[in-house]
Amino acid sequence: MKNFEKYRPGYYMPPEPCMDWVKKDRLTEAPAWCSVDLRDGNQALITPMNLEEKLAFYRFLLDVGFKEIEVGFPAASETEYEFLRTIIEDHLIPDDVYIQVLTQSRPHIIQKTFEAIKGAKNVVVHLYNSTSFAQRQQVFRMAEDEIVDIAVSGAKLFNEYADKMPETNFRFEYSPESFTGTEVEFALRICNAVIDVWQPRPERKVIINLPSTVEMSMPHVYAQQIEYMSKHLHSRENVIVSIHPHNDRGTAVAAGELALLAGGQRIEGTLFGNGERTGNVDIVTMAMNLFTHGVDPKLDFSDMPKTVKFYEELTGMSVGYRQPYSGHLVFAAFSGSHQDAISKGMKFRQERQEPFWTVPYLPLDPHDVNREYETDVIRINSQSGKGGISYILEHNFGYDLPKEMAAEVGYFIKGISDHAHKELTPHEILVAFQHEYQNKDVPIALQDISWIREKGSTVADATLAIHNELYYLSARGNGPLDAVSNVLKIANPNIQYQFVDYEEHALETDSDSLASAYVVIADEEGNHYWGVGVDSDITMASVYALITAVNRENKVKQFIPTHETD
Ligand SMILES: CC(=O)SCCNC(=O)CCNC(=O)[C@H](O)C(C)(C)COP(=O)(O)OP(=O)(O)OC[C@H]1O[C@@H](n2cnc3c(N)ncnc32)[C@H](O)[C@@H]1OP(=O)(O)O
Ligand SMILES: CC(C)C(=O)C(=O)O
Ligand SMILES: [Mg+2]
Repeated sequence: MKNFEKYRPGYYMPPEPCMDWVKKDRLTEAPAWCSVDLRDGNQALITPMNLEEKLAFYRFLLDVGFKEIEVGFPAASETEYEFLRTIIEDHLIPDDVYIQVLTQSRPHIIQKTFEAIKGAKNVVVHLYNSTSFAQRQQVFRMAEDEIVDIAVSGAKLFNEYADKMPETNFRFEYSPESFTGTEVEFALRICNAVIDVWQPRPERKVIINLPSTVEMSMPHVYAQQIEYMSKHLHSRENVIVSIHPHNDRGTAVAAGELALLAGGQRIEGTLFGNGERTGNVDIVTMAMNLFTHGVDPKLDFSDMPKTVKFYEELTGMSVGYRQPYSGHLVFAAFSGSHQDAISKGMKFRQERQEPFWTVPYLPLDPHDVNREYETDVIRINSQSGKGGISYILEHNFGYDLPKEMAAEVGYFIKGISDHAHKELTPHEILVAFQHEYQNKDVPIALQDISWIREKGSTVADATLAIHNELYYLSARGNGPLDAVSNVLKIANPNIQYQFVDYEEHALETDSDSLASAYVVIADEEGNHYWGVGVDSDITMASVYALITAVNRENKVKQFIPTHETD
């Protein structure tokens, strides 16, 4: 690819090594979550949400369990302002929830922002200005001191407005926007200048939010930047270090997690990572990553399909098929070896009553997010194997195939998928399986049969239709199946086979109690032919299984009836 020389990394390392976070291997508790769906997510939509949509989304975020929600940029538009007034005047903000509003550091915008929040009980007012080298040079064309002045003058105005609104619990937040493109010492300087103006105390902590407004580095660089800031911020015990990752390099989640190890206490992000350009950090993934490490994420995504549907309807965006935890295909195993391991893992789990989830290839129990084993996990195409196909036949339809038969059925079914060049649904698998293996009555159909026990053996009187002609045959055997086998051999000397094996089990269906029998016979060359019989009577099931196996053998040999009786 041409033009790579045009680019170079745009981030800054902290002035000292900051690698304490490396020693930690995991997160042990949930951070404070702040949803910025209604602001950062909303400002990135092709059509930002209208009032009703924002209200619906807001209610949904409350249901998920967010205690801090950036509800908008009140100075941006009438809708944003109206939304705030509605949730305040209609008392839609629970007492334990902080709404958050964003403002540039410009007097008229700050004024409008404080007007918009009048009457609210708990509010985070969020001030930002750009601090990066590029923005100072190109956008603001200002020296560092002037950029610090923008932040400090805004911070002072915050104090003035807040003093006039004693009924509101304020928490102030400052973001050195474009932090990742800012020299870390300068970011520290400007944050400390704002902290000094706000004078945080235990009952009124300040949030310092360190955004990767544009993600510019590998996640470990961001972690070092955060650790440096966390170690050197003024009044650190009264400062909440907040992380706001974007996903330009596709590593927002990793960056967010490492930043939490490095001293971050709070995360700003969105559901499914909606947001500017490649999006904000995906809070669903971050929360579920904690969950699958056995940590309570304090957010509820137990109905993921509903969350996805809701999000897609309100934002007009779509959740990718492979989006972690939420995508349509994230539990799907098409490939044979994965299916085999999953179905064995599930069986192991059932047998052992395992307390911990350890099923191979599935980092999460689909049931924990309201997904189904039957439809979401084992999916059948030409990459599938006997384990998966047997799993579908067993879990969806109750067939417990003998091991040897499962191998043959596996190749048969995947062959159909291969030729049709498509995935097969469980129903299509059932139809193909039954059509090929179950109760086959061509060329031999059993029309009627009766048995009697006589002198220690069984005599079967059978009416067979062979190529649509009726035969009345009688034969003796050491049991019903053996007697029927002898009837078939009398019917035609071409019918030559060895009886190899037989299995049966009850077949659980919704309405009937049925039995399923499996018979395998071998021809002179040793080729095996399987047949399945299903009937409410177990003996009849075995007879149908045998006739099916014989009929399947005769698919490859021309069947010419030679013997008739009546
Ligand atoms: C990374 C982020 O997501 S930051 C949030 C971004 N979100 C949004 O911008 C959505 C909402 N914004 C808006 O609706 C509008 O931008 C408004 C209403 C806030 C302001 O509108 P306008 O004043 O018309 O335009 P605009 O935002 O382009 O203002 C640019 C001016 O503000 C200055 N400015 C931009 N951001 C800031 C800031 N945070 N603090 C102080 N000044 C700022 C610019 O330097 C520029 O100054 P200039 O007029 O001297 O050239
Ligand atoms: C307003 C700030 C925090 C922001 O959204 C960003 O820098 O990405
Ligand atoms: Mg952002």
